[in-house]
Amino acid sequence: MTTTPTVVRLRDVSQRFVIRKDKSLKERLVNAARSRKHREDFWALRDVDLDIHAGTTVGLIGPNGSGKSTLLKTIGGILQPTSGTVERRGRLAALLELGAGFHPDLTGRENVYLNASILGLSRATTDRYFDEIVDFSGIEKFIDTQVKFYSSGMYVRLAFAVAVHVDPDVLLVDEVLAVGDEPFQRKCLDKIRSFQKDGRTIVLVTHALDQVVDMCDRAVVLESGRVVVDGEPTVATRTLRDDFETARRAEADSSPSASTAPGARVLAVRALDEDGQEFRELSAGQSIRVQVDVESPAPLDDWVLGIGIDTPSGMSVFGTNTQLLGQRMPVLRGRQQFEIRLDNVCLGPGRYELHGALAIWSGPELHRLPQAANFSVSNGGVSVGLLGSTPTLVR
Ligand SMILES: Nc1ncnc2c1ncn2[C@@H]1O[C@H](COP(=O)(O)OP(=O)(O)OP(=O)(O)O)[C@@H](O)[C@H]1O
Repeated sequence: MTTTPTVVRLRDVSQRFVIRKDKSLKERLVNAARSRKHREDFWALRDVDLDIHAGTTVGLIGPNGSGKSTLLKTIGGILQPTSGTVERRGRLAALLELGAGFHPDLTGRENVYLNASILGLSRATTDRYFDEIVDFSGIEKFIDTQVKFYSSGMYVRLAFAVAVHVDPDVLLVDEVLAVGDEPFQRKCLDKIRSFQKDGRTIVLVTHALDQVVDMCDRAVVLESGRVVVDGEPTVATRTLRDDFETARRAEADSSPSASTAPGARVLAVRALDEDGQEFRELSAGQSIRVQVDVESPAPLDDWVLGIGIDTPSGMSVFGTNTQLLGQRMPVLRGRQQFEIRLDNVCLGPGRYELHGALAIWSGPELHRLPQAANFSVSNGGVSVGLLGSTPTLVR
């Protein structure tokens, strides 16, 4: 349990938007006298309770349109909730979607001053930080250009530079960082890490799930405006990946190719050692015999068998399939067993999971069995990371 004070507290927060839709031509003809638009309520957030503790880094994740940016804006006070309460403490700086925060007709310089004053900085303090802000942004050549002529990357560079230089207690970052080039993204991540060391609070919206596992203390998964998981980043990203997988499978099931192979599926995956025994602990350089049971009620031609190794958060570490191996599989009828041998497996210490999959040659995946088997790798604590190796200090 975190015992640090709460800097943001949301209770029962819902956010409704009114969407105006153009009526169809038919509707317009039938109801000619009425307006051409009709209104529809849309709930972008529903009954959200959230406590964010000082000094923590929280990732907001979820599918497109699930309400992440809306939640971030509600936390930041840019949006007032339709119902519920939001309390915040301390100075809050937000880097939101492109276009928010800067005035297009003002120059970069004018926007820096305007933004800093909105965030509560005096002119004298901004004067003191100004060179550092411009230096961090790397766009000094354009600082006296109106921001409407900025590229998205230039815009984000300046916005991020302002946000991190106003000494915020809480930093809110929407996924806009992704539009910066790689060196700038790295610079931002370094800055975020130094903020974490300073004990500041960060709320991050992102689609980079591995980054969430890497950087966040906690992750909140939103789906259709509701919080579905709030907890350990590995658990949250796993849940989200599983939900993506379920959605993908439902889509594949309704695709025309699925009807050519109804019920084709992976039944089981086993990790065997060289003697054909199932194992739980892998030693460096060992081979793995991955045994897969598959089934197709109707004869299935031109199919591909795939296997993979993943981390518990669902990150893919290794994957192969019979198409990559250039091997055509025999027609699959009923239940059959296949084996793919992986030689010289060198994984870093940790837990790993195996999945099996069945696909159409150059076509969609028909079925995947995730987390079908698991094993762990230990190396006496001499290294960390996904790659397995035996390090030695030579001189
Ligand atoms: N001002 C608005 N008026 C009407 N609908 C809105 C408004 N802002 C957001 N929405 C709708 O609310 C839903 C949630 O949007 P939001 O931007 O919060 O999603 P998101 O999870 O950040 O998505 P993405 O991953 O695509 O950025 C979407 O369906 C969006 O169309």
